[in-house]
Amino acid sequence: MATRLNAPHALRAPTVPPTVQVRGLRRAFGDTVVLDDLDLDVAPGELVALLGRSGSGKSTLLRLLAGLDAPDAGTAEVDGVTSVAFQEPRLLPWRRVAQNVALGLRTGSRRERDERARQLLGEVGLTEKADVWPVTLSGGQAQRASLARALVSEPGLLLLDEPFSALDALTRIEMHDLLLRVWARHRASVLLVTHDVDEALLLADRVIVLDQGRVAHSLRLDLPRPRALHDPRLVAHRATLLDQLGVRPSSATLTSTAQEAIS
Ligand SMILES: Nc1ncnc2c1ncn2[C@@H]1O[C@H](COP(=O)(O)OP(=O)(O)OP(=O)(O)O)[C@@H](O)[C@H]1O
Repeated sequence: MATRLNAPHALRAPTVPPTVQVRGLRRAFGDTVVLDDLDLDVAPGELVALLGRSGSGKSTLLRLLAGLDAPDAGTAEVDGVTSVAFQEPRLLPWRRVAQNVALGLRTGSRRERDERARQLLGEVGLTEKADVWPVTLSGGQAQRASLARALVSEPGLLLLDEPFSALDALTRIEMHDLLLRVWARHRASVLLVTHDVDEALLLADRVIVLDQGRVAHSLRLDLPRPRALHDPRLVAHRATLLDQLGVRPSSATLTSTAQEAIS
């Protein structure tokens, strides 16, 4: 039977301060205002998907939260350790897989770090690959290793920038399942940037649509996991999100249930 994964934050008191608190955030590059007076909270243990058209500022927001860039105005406060994983796994080719994962750790002896790295590789199903070179991994395996490296430091916040978009459809389904399992286990807050509306619907507690540097729409999904895309509630939410993104799908691209939900 499939495991039911529910949001860990649902168990916590509502008074717990947010893991991410963004207020009045502004970032411009020359005349291009990318983020404009943006406000955003992510609760402890919440999995938030960030959708938006290309160029809407998703990666810029992630970079600011990761401390890789500085805002022009406003604040982006993050409580606890932050880890980032990108679309491309960014493993160092001259280090073996376990050594790459251990790079996510700053404390402990070499042996302790190696043990912890192998433990995480076990969690993501890569025990057998600990001592190989990254170049020998498949795309999905490399992304698993990247996830292990992001998790090894037990971050309070995991920032994922389109981590599955380069993977084939079947591997992506496996990675969704893996992400939900490690998220439930580690209880980190997750901010997942994605172009894929269905990915957001399957995974997130909340979906945020970014448009012209602001939150254009925020959709809470109080639905148990695993979720099925043909669930009428998700079909209806899908239509809302596509509408918010300014996508007007032709009838050929919609399932019959989706058409029913929209009509
Ligand atoms: N360092 C930079 N210098 C100049 N312009 C930048 C810089 N970084 C981002 N931009 C611009 O900011 C805008 C938003 O970029 P960003 O990468 O945040 O968008 P995005 O929503 O992540 O896009 P995509 O979905 O295509 O990845 C774009 O117009 C981009 O050209």
